[in-house]
Amino acid sequence: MNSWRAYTVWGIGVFAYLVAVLQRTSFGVVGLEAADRFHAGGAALSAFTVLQLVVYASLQIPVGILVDRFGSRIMIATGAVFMALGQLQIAVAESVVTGIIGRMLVGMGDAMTFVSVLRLVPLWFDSRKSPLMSQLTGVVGQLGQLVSVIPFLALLHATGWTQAFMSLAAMSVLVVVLALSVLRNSPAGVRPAPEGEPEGTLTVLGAAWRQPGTRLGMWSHFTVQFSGNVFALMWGFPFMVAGEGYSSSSAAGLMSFFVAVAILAGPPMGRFVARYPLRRSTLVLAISGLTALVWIAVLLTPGQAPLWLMAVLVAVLALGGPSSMIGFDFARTFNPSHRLGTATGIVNIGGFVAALLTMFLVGYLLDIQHALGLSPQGLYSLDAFRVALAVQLLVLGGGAFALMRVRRRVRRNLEAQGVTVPPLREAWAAFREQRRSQGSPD
Ligand SMILES: N[C@@H](Cc1c[nH]cn1)C(=O)NCC(=O)O
Repeated sequence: MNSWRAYTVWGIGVFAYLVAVLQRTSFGVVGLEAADRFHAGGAALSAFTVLQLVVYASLQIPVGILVDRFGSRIMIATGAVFMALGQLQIAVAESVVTGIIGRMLVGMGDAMTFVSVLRLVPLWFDSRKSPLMSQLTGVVGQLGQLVSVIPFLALLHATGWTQAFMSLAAMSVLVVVLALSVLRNSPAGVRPAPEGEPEGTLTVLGAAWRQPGTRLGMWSHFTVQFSGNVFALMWGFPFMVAGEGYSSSSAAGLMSFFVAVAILAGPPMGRFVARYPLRRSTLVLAISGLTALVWIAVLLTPGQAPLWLMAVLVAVLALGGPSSMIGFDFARTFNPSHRLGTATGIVNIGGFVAALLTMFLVGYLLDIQHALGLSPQGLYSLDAFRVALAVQLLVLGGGAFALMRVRRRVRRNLEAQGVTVPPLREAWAAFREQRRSQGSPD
């Protein structure tokens, strides 16, 4: 545990995840070139992203079950093979259908990566180190998005579409080689599964789902992550540029700020979770509440929202990524390691289903206002966006309600095991008292 070997294995896992995020986000940054190559309009282009995410989300539970059965090594390598095939397909595709098939292969491989990498953490690191290592996994992985925005885009402009996508395929081939040659599922002598007959698939799935801690993780992930995903993957750019009237370069600057905040917020969040495990859901609810408040402020601001307010919105949305890692921490602490892949898959569905649902609802509300003549200034007018994006408040409210319901169940179970979660006011008073006594000279 915590050895140099653990860091090597984790490093390769994290590299595999970074490459998966690079593959996932590579298409989003080449929108104009893709529109040209595939002769596609906005709806066809969004189908590339939506179908890729649908494949990703729908594979989470099967992948979780497979990871528990076959281990991380083989799943990471298989995921990388699918992503390499997908990017090769994109490299040569010239029609919307063949391009979408490529993106679906990428979504398939991507779906296999994160759950498998996260499963390595508790097997190679002890429970005090695990929250921080999980957060760092998320943080380092997000750098893949920066690789798409900067070097990948530069490569595409320098060498053209086919070469650039073939280079991405080569990155995944490198992951296959590293995973098969160096990565190991667990340290020698550590078995993730208990002795005896292995549990059947349905038993594992049923047990992971019945554990209220898994569902608490799923609703945490659902509530806190989707708004940032909707913004970064689909509606952020059109809202800022066509709705709010920002220039493309200001919008790109705000998007880079989004990635920077998501990366910087990870480690402190990991330390908070390690230190105050009984306050994990409170942090999720606080960030979700803040998200709702900032959206309300932006959507109610008459005319263009000032840059400082947009920056606050982007910063709060960016917190959604690292704080959604708390969902995986619930899966880790409430499930035995031989069910962790399945539980992680269940949790990971939450945020992506919420994001897909909201992406669709926002698009639908924009369309319907336009069709009914309610947005005379255009499909993407600011007033139309105000109504459409407000739907997020319903999704946030629904998620927070479900989270609080299942949290009551989790707390009852903890109580039965002798662990009482004190009310926040009492915990805060105890914390201040402790700080005071640490500060006093005696
Ligand atoms: N919460 C994200 C990852 C993350 C961490 N920090 C910022 N984002 C997540 O759910 N990831 C799943 C995946 O496949 O990327």
